Amino acid sequence: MSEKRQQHKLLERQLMRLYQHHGLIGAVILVTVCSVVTSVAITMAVCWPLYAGSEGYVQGLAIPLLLAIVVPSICAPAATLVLVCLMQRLEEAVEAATRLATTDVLTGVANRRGFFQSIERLDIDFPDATTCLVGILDCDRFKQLNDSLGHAAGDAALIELARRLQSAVERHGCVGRLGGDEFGFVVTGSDTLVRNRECEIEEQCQRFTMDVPESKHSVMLHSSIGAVMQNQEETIEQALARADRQLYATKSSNREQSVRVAGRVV
Ligand SMILES: Nc1nc2c(ncn2[C@@H]2O[C@H](COP(=O)(O)OP(=O)(O)OP(=O)(O)O)[C@@H](O)[C@H]2O)c(=O)[nH]1
Repeated sequence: MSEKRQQHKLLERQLMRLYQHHGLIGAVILVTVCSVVTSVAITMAVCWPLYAGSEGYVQGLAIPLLLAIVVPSICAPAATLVLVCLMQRLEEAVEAATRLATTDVLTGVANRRGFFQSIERLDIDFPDATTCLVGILDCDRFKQLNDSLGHAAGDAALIELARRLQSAVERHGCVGRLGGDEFGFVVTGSDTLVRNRECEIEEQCQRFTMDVPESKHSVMLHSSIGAVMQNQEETIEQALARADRQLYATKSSNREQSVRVAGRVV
């Protein structure tokens, strides 16, 4: 994100906070005034006929009227504040639930749902982008890694792959785990930026060695990537389908490659 964009976001957030703060004060005043007026009106409607015409009706009305002003003046702001706090809690809970529903638990990147939601927001999040790279990345012979070194090693490999992909894409698009050992990514921005990120993704993710946790093994992982530049006349989903076809073409040619564990083919 450019510095200017970051400044805009910061300003936007500060304005929102200011608005929320003033909105809260406004709401408290409005609710209090409305409560007092309603309460006085009801008291007058009920008490006036009781005391009207009788001697000392002014003194008779004084206490109910005082209560009609004091009670809502204390209760209305308190009730409004409690209600606002509850609404904020609810908002936070909804946010947390949304985050859970759109995040992949293992790798921490977006899950399939989160990835497609981010794709829908790309035009809003990156209004100045001119180029869009859409891709799918799939680990080669991942089942073999699971079978030979165990599921925990497979999990560690997926976490590392997701971390590398996310760090290569940075904030210039979105990354998501589509399922199993398959990840989707979109990079958007200027032509040069997208080309640079594409090289970075290949460099970081196509082939890398990692230590297997709680084992003396290090493992070399290979991934196949299908990536295409989105055409003007196609949607991102259509570009993804094209990337998927390219991935399987690449995969076939990568079949020769093997996962190597400490120099030994597994
Ligand atoms: N460790 C681990 N394995 C997973 C997870 N999700 C899916 N898998 C495994 O990933 C493997 C994917 O297998 P395949 O789709 O055949 O992929 P592959 O072995 O890489 O085969 P190619 O893509 O053809 O090279 C399966 O064995 C799944 O059990 C997970 O969260 N953790």
